[in-house]
Amino acid sequence: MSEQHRSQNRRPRKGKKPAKGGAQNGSGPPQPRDPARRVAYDVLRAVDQRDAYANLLLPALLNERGMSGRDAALATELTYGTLRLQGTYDAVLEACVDRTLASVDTEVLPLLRLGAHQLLSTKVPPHAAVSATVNLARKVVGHHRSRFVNAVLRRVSARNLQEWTEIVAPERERDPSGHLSVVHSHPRWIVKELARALGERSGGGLPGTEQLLRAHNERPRVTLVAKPGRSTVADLTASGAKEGRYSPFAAHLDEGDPAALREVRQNRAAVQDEASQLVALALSRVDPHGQDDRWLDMCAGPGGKAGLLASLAGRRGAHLLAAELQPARAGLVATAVHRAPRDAGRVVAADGTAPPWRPGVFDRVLVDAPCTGLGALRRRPESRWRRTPQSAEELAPLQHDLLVNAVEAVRPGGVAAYVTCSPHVDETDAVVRGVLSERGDLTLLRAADFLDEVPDLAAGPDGMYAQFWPHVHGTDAMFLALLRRKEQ
Ligand SMILES: C[S@@+](CC[C@H](N)C(=O)[O-])C[C@H]1O[C@@H](n2cnc3c(N)ncnc32)[C@H](O)[C@@H]1O
Repeated sequence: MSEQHRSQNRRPRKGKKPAKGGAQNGSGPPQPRDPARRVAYDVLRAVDQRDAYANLLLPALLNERGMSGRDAALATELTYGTLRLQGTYDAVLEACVDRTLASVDTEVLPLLRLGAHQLLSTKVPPHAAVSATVNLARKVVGHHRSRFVNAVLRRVSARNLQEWTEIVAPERERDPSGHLSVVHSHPRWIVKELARALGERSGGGLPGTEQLLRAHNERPRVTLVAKPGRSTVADLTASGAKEGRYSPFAAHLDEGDPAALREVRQNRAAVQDEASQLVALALSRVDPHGQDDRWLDMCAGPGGKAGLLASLAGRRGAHLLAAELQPARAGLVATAVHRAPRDAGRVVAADGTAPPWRPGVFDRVLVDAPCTGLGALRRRPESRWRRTPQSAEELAPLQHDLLVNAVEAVRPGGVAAYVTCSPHVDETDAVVRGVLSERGDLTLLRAADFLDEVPDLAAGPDGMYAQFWPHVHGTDAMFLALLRRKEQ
């Protein structure tokens, strides 16, 4: 990182003066002189102003502007680094502007955050961080406002990150959630919900919660799934990946573009978090007490789990029906299940709460419900600022209805898996408990028993659920409950 930054800030060698207004490489439109910071700024602004997704927009802009190698790596670090610690930087900036941060122009705020990130979390020399950001400001918001950026960043540069957080964060003893919220850049309500999901109370200082928040701010490795019957982990490791931690199908890439791997390009492997693989695997491991032909994935888009389930089903001679509400996403599912062994996957665009299939006919059903995504904050750093304390409450009725329809779809003796990529108790235990309390025909299975290879998974009342954690397992915080429909 430091080398990358330094090279960015190195003066051009004598005789290699860049063209005025941007470096030219002979053809094509002029490039900005500092393309990495410009891309980072454009993404941060779009995330803020039009709710863009950084993980979609950043690669698109890098591609559009023909950026790769060092510039692309720097742009990526600046974008994600700024988004991850945005809450901390905002608290610092609040102390450095002579008005409220909310009243700062929306074009200017991303520049302040980008500058704060370079000053407080990278090895870019402070004068270079300020001058590069002010140069960018001059281009994108004009001379007048660039002077404001200069003044604020000079104040920020007077202290390091630790010195700032000691000033701007509430004391930990007095207000543990408030302290962790500022130091680790999460909205306070999310800190509280994560602490609740971990079973921690403020009085204990929230040590586990702090580890989790820290893990959310680390760059996650790219995890791949070798689709069973189509490729193996050995194929992926031969292409430079490292074997996964728990899943028999997982491999990690420390860096680089997954699409560079032949197996990924050929759809024989895909990007998929290890916990996602393992919850699908757990469902496939339950004894369905009888026939094992018909599997259903009720919320399949974009198709990560469906891709794996179709392969697992195909190898056993079973079939998977993958349903997804949104037709465009159903198209992605079709790609994910394409060429599963024995052509085991079928896709339908359908509403799981008003299903077109007959009830009681499936041996295994997965419902990977729409949720707040609080378990995937490592990979979607901006989403923590988008969700509200009401988000989980708003999703609860849909989650309930989907789970009811999932268990209705299962035949007696068969099994349903309820999965969320969120550990929020209102989306996990509360939903499962609600459905169990309404019906007498379900037995909750001990989910962690089906994933013996993963330590410290059992969670919830009597340890009946499985809960993955980024700081414990290095995965997303995925939740799994397994419910068997009772035989008469
Ligand atoms: C958490 S995502 C599923 C992720 C997917 N299982 C995977 O591994 O790639 C939830 C999906 O449910 C879909 N969905 C939302 N409401 C639905 C409904 N009523 N019926 C079916 N699918 C629905 C969403 O469009 C979204 O694609």
